[in-house]
Amino acid sequence: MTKGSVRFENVTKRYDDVVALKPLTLDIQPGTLCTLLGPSGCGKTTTLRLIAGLEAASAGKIFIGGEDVTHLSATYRRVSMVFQSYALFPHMTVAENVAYGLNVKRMPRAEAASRAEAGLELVGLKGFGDRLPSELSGGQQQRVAVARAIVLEPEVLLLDEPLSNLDAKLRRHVREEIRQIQQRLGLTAVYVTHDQEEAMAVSDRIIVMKNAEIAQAGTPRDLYERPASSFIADFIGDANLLDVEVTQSDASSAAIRLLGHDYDLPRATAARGAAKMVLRPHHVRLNASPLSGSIPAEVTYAAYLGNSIQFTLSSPAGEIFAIAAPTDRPFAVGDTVHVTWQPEDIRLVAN
Ligand SMILES: Nc1ncnc2c1ncn2[C@@H]1O[C@H](COP(=O)(O)OP(=O)(O)OP(=O)(O)O)[C@@H](O)[C@H]1O
Repeated sequence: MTKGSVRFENVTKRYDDVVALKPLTLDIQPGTLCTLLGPSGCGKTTTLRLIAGLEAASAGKIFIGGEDVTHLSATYRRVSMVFQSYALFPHMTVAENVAYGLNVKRMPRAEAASRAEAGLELVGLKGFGDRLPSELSGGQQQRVAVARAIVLEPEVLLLDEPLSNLDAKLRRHVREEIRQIQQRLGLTAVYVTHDQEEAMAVSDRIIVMKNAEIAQAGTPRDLYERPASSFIADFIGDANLLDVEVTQSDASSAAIRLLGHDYDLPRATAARGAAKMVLRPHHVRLNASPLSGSIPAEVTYAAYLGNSIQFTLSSPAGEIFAIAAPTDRPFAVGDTVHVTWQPEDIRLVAN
C-alpha cells in the first residue's frame, strides 16, 4: 500500500452501550478526497477521529500508508486535522499560528517561519502573517487553519465540517479553494459533512453513512445516478419516490405498474415485486393535456425562482415535486397538469 492510503478492517467503536460504528471496512486511495456524508449521529466524526487517533478502536485494524496504526497515539500519526471551529490561538499572529505545529516539532525557527509563509501563500493569504486571527474574516481564518494543517506535510488531511461556520456564499468559495489545494498537492483528504451538495462538489468519492454503517459508497455520479436504496436516492439530490410494482425484471429491461398503467423501462435495477420508482424533480414533465400513461395532478404550490419554477403537485401516486424551466405561461396553483417522464430517466430501488 502506498503513502497516504487509509484502510479500515472491520473497525468498530462502542461507547459503553452505544455502538458508534458497526464493523467498518473501507479503503481510501492516496491523493483522493473522500467524504464521509450522512445525517447527524451516523458515525462520521467518530470515523474521522479514529483515523486521527483521537479515539481508540474497540476492535479491528486501521492502516495509514500501509502501516498498522491501530495502537499508535495521535501524536505519532502523520495526519493533520482542520476543525469546524478553526481552533486558532487568538493571542498569536496568523504566521505564529501556522508555524505552531512546526515549532512544537522543534523545527529551527527561521525554517518554520519560511514554511509558514509558503503555507499562507498557498491558501491565498500572503501578507496576512502579522495580523491576529480576530482581524480576519471567518473564511480567511479557516484558510489559516488549512495552512497550519498543510505545512505539517501530513500523509492524510482530515477536515471535520470545515465550512459550517461560514455563510453560504463564502462556503462555496472556501470549498473550491480546499479542493484546489488538495488536488494541486496531491493530498489524501478525508472530509466530513452532512451537506450533500458540498460533498458532491468537493469529492472524488463519497461514503454515505447511516446508523453507524456504510449505506453506499461511490463517486458523486454513481450515487446520484445509481442509488442503491430509497435513502440514498432521497439523500443525494431531491427525489420523488413513488410506489410501483415491478412486473418484469431482467438484465436489459424491466416493466413496472403504477396506478394501473404499465411502463417499460430500459434497465432493471430492482427485483420483481413492490419497489420505489425514483423520479428526479427536473425529470418530471408537465403537460396541459392527458397523454398515454400520464398521471393527472393538481398544482398545490408554485414558486418562481428566476432560473426555474418549482411546483408541488398532488397526484394519486402521492405528492410530486417538480422543477421546470420558466415559461411565459407557467402553470398556476389549482391547475390540473398531466405528469410524464422519459423511461431512461427512471431508477428503481427496493422498497
Ligand atoms: N464520547 C461519546 N460518548 C458516548 N457516545 C458518543 C460519544 N461520541 C459519539 N457518541 C455517539 O456515537 C454516535 C456517532 O456519533 P458521531 O459524532 O460519530 O456522529 P456524526 O455522524 O459525526 O454526527 P454529527 O453530524 O451530529 O456530528 C452517536 O450516537 C453519538 O451520540
